[in-house]
Amino acid sequence: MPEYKIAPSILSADFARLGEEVETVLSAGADWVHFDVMDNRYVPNLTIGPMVCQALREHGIEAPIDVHLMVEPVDDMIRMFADAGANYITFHPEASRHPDRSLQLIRSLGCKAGLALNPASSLDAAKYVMDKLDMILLMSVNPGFGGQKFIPSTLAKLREARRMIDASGFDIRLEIDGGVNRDNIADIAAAGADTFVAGSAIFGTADYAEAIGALRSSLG
Ligand SMILES: O=C(CO)[C@@H](O)[C@H](O)COP(=O)(O)O
Ligand SMILES: [Fe+2]
Repeated sequence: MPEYKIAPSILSADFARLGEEVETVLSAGADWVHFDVMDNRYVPNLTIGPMVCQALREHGIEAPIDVHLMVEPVDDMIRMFADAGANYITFHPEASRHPDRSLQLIRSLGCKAGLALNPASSLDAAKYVMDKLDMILLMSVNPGFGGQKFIPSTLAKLREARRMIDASGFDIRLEIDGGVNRDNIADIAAAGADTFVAGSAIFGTADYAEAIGALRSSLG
């Protein structure tokens, strides 16, 4: 069985109490912290930057921080988030003029490198950079907002991405992001995902441990 990781998206957390929210969700059994960065240019929303990532580290958060960049351009943000304590840094290929170079930049700064693909984007963007990838993130909603509905065609895309990863022989995680919940996570895992972002399905409930437990038990 793959080593599944559950990564709550802090986009749905209470930003007024962010440190406490992150502590609570990690004690409730989360593996990673999914950190959505939006610039009101690449996506029509604006969220948080490297200072908040650094503040979480200074607050004592030691879990892996999985930074999902929805910004353009990406290279300055990659440098700033690597400095701020990110572990994974994932960007959308169309937001970088030279995605291959941006992937190399992430690894050169000691972080794991990921490529994020929107629902309508082909897997081709990953095809020739498999050797430079630690993660492929498939968006199962259009980027910009939490709380949207999972787009079902992503299941076929996950199966195709899983085949590509297995055929490559590289150690690449396959992350799904958007609309993941206790009712669809088993199908998503069966299609090949091993890393699950969930925002509203966790932070939208009163009991994070129950929510994470339900996601995990659906994984079998
Ligand atoms: O990157 C994004 C949205 O752009 C995600 O990480 C969402 O924040 C996930 O939230 P839910 O769909 O699970 O509520
Ligand atoms: Fe995300």
